[in-house]
Amino acid sequence: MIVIGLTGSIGMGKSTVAAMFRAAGVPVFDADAAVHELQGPGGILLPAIEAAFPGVTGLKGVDRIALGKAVFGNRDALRRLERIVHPAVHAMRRDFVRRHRSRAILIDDVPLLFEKRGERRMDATIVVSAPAWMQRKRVLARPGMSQAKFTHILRLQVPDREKRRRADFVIDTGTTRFETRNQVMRLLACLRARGIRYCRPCAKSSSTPKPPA
Ligand SMILES: CC(C)(COP(=O)(O)OP(=O)(O)OC[C@H]1O[C@@H](n2cnc3c(N)ncnc32)[C@H](O)[C@@H]1O)[C@@H](O)C(=O)NCCC(=O)NCCS
Ligand SMILES: Nc1ncnc2c1ncn2[C@@H]1O[C@H](COP(=O)(O)OP(=O)(O)OP(=O)(O)O)[C@@H](O)[C@H]1O
Repeated sequence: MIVIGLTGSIGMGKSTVAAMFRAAGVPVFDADAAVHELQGPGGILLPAIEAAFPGVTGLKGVDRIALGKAVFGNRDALRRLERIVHPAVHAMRRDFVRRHRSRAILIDDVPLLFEKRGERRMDATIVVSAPAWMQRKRVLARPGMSQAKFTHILRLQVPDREKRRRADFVIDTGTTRFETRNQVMRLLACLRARGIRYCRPCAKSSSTPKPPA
């Protein structure tokens, strides 16, 4: 079995690309979805989060906007939250890998793969990437997002250029979904037919459109 880490900075299209792998029949562990489950209604982390950040949980689970306000902008608070959340996510990941151990390829979709040195436990890594102007446009269109919050989150993340440098494979989302899906299918076909070592050289080029004038 090979486990491939899938990552990308905020708004780069990681969830969209993960869905493309899943639609192609590859099991995908979604760390973000795991966090949502752990923090959702009845989630097992609610008591610990409420104790550390009073007032941010309720019947619907964690109020993510309120918790985001408490941690984005305060590194100590963010570290405290990560110490609660990350071990539980790792346990869910281990369980997922165990359940799918008969499969040839697994995708591990991890937003903070390089930030938390998770690449060390992967057989290979994929970074999804788009031009910075497109990333900004996508992210600022989200409800509850502001330029200040976006800038802050970007500072917490390994820069896109560095992620691309470190990745084994880059998937370009600065193009049409059709072309992105083609990249996913080409990579998958190569991995299935030839294995990681022989697919690496073909995988780092990308062509993206220029920003609007
Ligand atoms: C603070 C929370 C509740 C805010 O939730 P919200 O739905 O508003 O934002 P979302 O989770 O979509 O994150 C927005 C962006 O911030 C990034 N981000 C989230 N947590 C972190 C972090 N600890 N460090 C750096 N970037 C982060 C995400 O990758 C994403 O690009 C949530 O992000 C959280 O619980 N974070 C801590 C757990 C964590 O580290 N999750 C990410 C990896 S599993
Ligand atoms: N070719 C493309 N490939 C992927 N996403 C695209 C493409 N074209 C447009 N998009 C859009 O870009 C946005 C990317 O959002 P997505 O949730 O996939 O990003 P993400 O990297 O998972 O974000 P975050 O890390 O903040 O959770 C979506 O609205 C998606 O529809």
